[in-house]
Amino acid sequence: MKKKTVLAALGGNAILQPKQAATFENQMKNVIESCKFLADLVAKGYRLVITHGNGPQVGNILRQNEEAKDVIPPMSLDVCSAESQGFIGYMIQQALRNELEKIGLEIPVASLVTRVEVSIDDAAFHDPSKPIGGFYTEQEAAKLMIEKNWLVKPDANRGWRRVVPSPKPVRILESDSIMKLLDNGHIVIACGGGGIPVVKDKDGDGVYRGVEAVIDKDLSGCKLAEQIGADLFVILTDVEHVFINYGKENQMALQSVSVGQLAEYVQQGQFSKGSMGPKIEAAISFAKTGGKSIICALEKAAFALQGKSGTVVHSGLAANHQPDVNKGKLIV
Ligand SMILES: Nc1ncnc2c1ncn2[C@@H]1O[C@H](COP(=O)(O)OP(=O)(O)O)[C@@H](O)[C@H]1O
Ligand SMILES: NC(=O)OP(=O)(O)O
Repeated sequence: MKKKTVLAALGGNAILQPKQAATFENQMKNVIESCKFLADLVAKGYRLVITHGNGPQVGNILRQNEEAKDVIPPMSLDVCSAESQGFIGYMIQQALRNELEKIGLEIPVASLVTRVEVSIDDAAFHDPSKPIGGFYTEQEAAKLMIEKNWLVKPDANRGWRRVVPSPKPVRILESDSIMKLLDNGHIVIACGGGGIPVVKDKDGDGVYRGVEAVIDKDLSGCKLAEQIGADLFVILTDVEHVFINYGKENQMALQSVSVGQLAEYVQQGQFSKGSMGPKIEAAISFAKTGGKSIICALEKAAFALQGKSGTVVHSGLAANHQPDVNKGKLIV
């Protein structure tokens, strides 16, 4: 039987938690923990493509460039994104390979620098919304806005953060190479940090050029899942389920939900814009192409694939669709 392909999107907490110092050691420690769960998926027989966030890292790399500008020419944000793909890809590659070897699996793991086409006409270029770098208090934020000319906004009640434009992904440019690596038995880390945003020059000679933005990794992950024909898109985060009335007394975990139902919850404003919102948007978009997604806690990933945890988002089109949850039956 052909192995099923899982596209796993690693949330920010899997690499660096908001209150941790952004040292290499802290990040590597978190990645090693995360890779135990990813290795488990591979041991269960899935073909695996991994994507990951880069918000804290790309913000820090950009700031390093800006602070050192009098000594070394600073790099633009697209170059910083490429650097963050190499940095985080290296950590995952190292940790996952070590975990796999521990359980006797000799599977190559490759990170691919990935470009993602966006539209230069995307309204997001005029309304920066993607938080990057560290967290600040309101007072610190006000100072940074004046001293460094940053745009700083509140980030989902977790503090204030610098924001940059976040256009929608249109096309993953390296998807053929990703497929070839997968077909040759590799685990592939791709589209890290949502991918390096590039646009095709309409007026010039039609070549691609990088643009200063950071794409949402869940939205790019969904596009990648579509382009490589993944059987399942798994969004790994720090909550076990998607909830309605989240954080309130009457909160309720969703176990299996159709796109139609989810769209109603979106209308009701159930999902915060900067956190659960993009995950829901990505899951809806993948379901509209016939794909199935799971949003679940990283440490419950293997359970979620057995229908014992997480929230399954499905198209709702199959007449006999049964919620697969809590039956121990494989989701794909
Ligand atoms: N309706 C909801 N159900 C579950 N979590 C929600 C909901 N609305 C907002 N959240 C928040 O979304 C967070 C996950 O998003 P985020 O922190 O951006 O994830 P990651 O960094 O893992 O990609 C959860 O920790 C939770 O606080
Ligand atoms: N690029 C991106 O979505 O990163 P975070 O998940 O870290 O915000």
